[in-house]
Amino acid sequence: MTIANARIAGNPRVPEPVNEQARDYAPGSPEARNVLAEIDAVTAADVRDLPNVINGVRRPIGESAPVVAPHEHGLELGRIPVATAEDVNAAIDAALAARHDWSRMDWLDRVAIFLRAAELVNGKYRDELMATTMLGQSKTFHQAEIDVNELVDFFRYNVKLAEQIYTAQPFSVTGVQNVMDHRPLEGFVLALTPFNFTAIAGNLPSTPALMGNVVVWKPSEKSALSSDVVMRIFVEAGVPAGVINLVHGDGKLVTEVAQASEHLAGISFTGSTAVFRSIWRGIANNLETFRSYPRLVGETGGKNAVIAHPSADPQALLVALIRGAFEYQGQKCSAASRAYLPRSLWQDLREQLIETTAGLVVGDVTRHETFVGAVIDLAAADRLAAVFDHVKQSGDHEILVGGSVSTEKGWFVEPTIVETTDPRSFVMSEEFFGPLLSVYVYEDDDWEHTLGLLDSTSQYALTCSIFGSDRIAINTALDVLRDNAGMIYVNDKPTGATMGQQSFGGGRGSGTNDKTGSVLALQRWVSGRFIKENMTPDLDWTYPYMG
Ligand SMILES: NC(=O)c1ccc[n+]([C@@H]2O[C@H](COP(=O)([O-])OP(=O)(O)OC[C@H]3O[C@@H](n4cnc5c(N)ncnc54)[C@H](O)[C@@H]3O)[C@@H](O)[C@H]2O)c1
Ligand SMILES: N[C@@H](CCC=O)C(=O)O
Repeated sequence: MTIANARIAGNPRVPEPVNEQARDYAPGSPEARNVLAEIDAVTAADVRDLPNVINGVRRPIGESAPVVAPHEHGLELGRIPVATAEDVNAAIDAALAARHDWSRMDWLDRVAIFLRAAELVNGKYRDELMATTMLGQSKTFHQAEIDVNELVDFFRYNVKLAEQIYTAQPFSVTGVQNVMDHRPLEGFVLALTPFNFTAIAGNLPSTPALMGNVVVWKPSEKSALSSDVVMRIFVEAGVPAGVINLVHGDGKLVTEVAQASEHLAGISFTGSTAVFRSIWRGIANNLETFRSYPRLVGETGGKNAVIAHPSADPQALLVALIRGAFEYQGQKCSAASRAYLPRSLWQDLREQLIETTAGLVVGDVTRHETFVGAVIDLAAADRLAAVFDHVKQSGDHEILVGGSVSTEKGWFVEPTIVETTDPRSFVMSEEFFGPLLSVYVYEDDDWEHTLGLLDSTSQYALTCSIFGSDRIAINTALDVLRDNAGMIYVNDKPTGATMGQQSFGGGRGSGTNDKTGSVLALQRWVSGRFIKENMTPDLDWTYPYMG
C-alpha cells in the first residue's frame, strides 16, 4: 500500500523565521577565503553545462549559447541550451503530470521541503551560490551576500506566510462546519525571472510551488550560472520531479508556447515593464484558450526618486544617493535614479557627490575594494553609452562626474551624475538600469511644486525616498506622493527591502504591486474552495405560517 499523504495527527507550528545576518567578508577571513576558493574552482573548471531540467532530468544541451563573466567577458563560465517549442511543451507536460500528487500533498510536507532548501542555501551551497552570483551577475561580496541571504529569508518567511493562509479559517455557527480549502491553481504557473537577483530567481518558481502549484521556470540567460545551483538545491531539498521544470531560451518563445496551453493558470514575472505589457497583451489575445483566467503577477521597472527638503541631513542624503544609485551598478529595480535637491543644500552636496562618486572603485568584483562591478551585458553598456552621448549634446544637461564606458575587458560603466535644468528631461523619466543618477535642483520654497513634478514625471511607481526633518514637509510629501510609490522610505535609501520587514512592490508602470514578502504575494497562487457542511439539514421546505 502506498501512503502518499500520511497526515500527521496534530497541527504543528512552523519555525519563527529571523533574518539571516550578513557576514562582512573581511579580507583573509574564513568566509572570504572560502568564497574566493570557490570562485577559483568555478573559473578553473571546464565550462559548465547548464541544462534544461525537465521532469527531474538534466537534459543534454544540444544547440547552446555561452554564459560569460560580465567583468571579464572573455571568461566563458557555462553554456545554456536554446529551448525549442518541443522542450517547453515537455516541461508543461511534466508539470501537469506532477500536479495531481503535489497539489494534494499536505502543506506541511511542502513546507518541510522549502525549509530544507533554506538550510541548503545557507550551508552546503552558500559558497557556490556566492561565487556563481559574483561571477555570473557581477556582484561584489557585499551585494552577493545580501542576495544569498534574501533567498534564505524568502524560503523561511514564505513558509510562515503559507501557514497564515492555511490556518486562516472561517467562522462556523453551531450545526455548521465552514472550511476554506486553499487549493492551488488548476494548471501550471510560468515563472519568468530577471538577471539581477539570485533570490528573485529562486523565489518566483518556489512560491507558487510552496502553495501546491506546478511550475515551468524560465530564468534569465544572464543569471544561468546561479540559477543552475538554485535548481540543484530544489532537487536536493526534495522538490519532486516535474514540480519545478527549468527551461532556458528565448523568453518570448517560452511565453508564447505557454500561452497556447489551456492549462496556463498564472504567470509570475519580474523584469522590465515593456516585456510585462507584452505578456499581458498575449494573455488578452488568447483569453478564449484558457480554462481559467490566468493570474498575472508582474513586478517591473522603476525610476526611483530621492527628494530632499532643505531640512534634510546632508550627510545622510549623500550616503543614500551614493548607495542607492551605485550599489550593484544601479541594476536594482529600486535604485535611486533621479534626485530633487534644494538649492541651499546643493552647493556643498554637489562637491561631495562628485568627489565621492569619482572615488568609487569600478572593476573586478572578486577584489575587496571594488564598489561598482560590470553591468550585465554589452547591450546594457551600449544603452548607457547612448544616454551619455545624448546628454553631452543637449544644452540642458551637464555630466558632473563619470560619463564613460569601457567594454574591452568587461562591461564597465562609470558611476555618473548628470545635472539637468529640465525637470521633464528624459533622464528624469526613463529607466536606464545602470549607474546613472540625474539631479534636478529646485528653489527652497518650491517644495510642494517639486513634489508634484516628481509625481508626474515618470510612468513608474516603485520606490521613493524623502529626506528631511521638518515633519510638516514630510507629511506633505507623503500625501502628494500617495500613489507615486509602492515603497516609500523616509530618511533612508530607496533600496534594500528586507523580507519579513518591508514587503516589496510597486504600482502604475512598476507592476501589480502584489507585495513580495507579504501574505498577498502567496494569496495569488491559491484559489479558494469554500466548503459548508450542514450537520442539521432542513427537512421541511415550507416557511413558517404558510398554513
Ligand atoms: N519590481 C521588481 O521587483 C523588480 C525586481 C527586479 C528587476 N526588475 C526589473 O527588471 C528589469 C531588469 O531585468 P531583466 O533585464 O532581466 O528584464 P527583462 O524584462 O529583459 O527579462 C526578464 C525575464 O523575461 C524574459 N523575457 C525577455 N523578453 C521576453 C518576452 N518578450 N516575453 C517573455 N519573456 C521575456 C527574460 O528572458 C527574463 O527571463 C528592470 O526593468 C528592473 O526594474 C523589477
Ligand atoms: N528588493 C530589492 C530590489 C529588487 C529589484 O531589483 C530592494 O529592495 O532593493
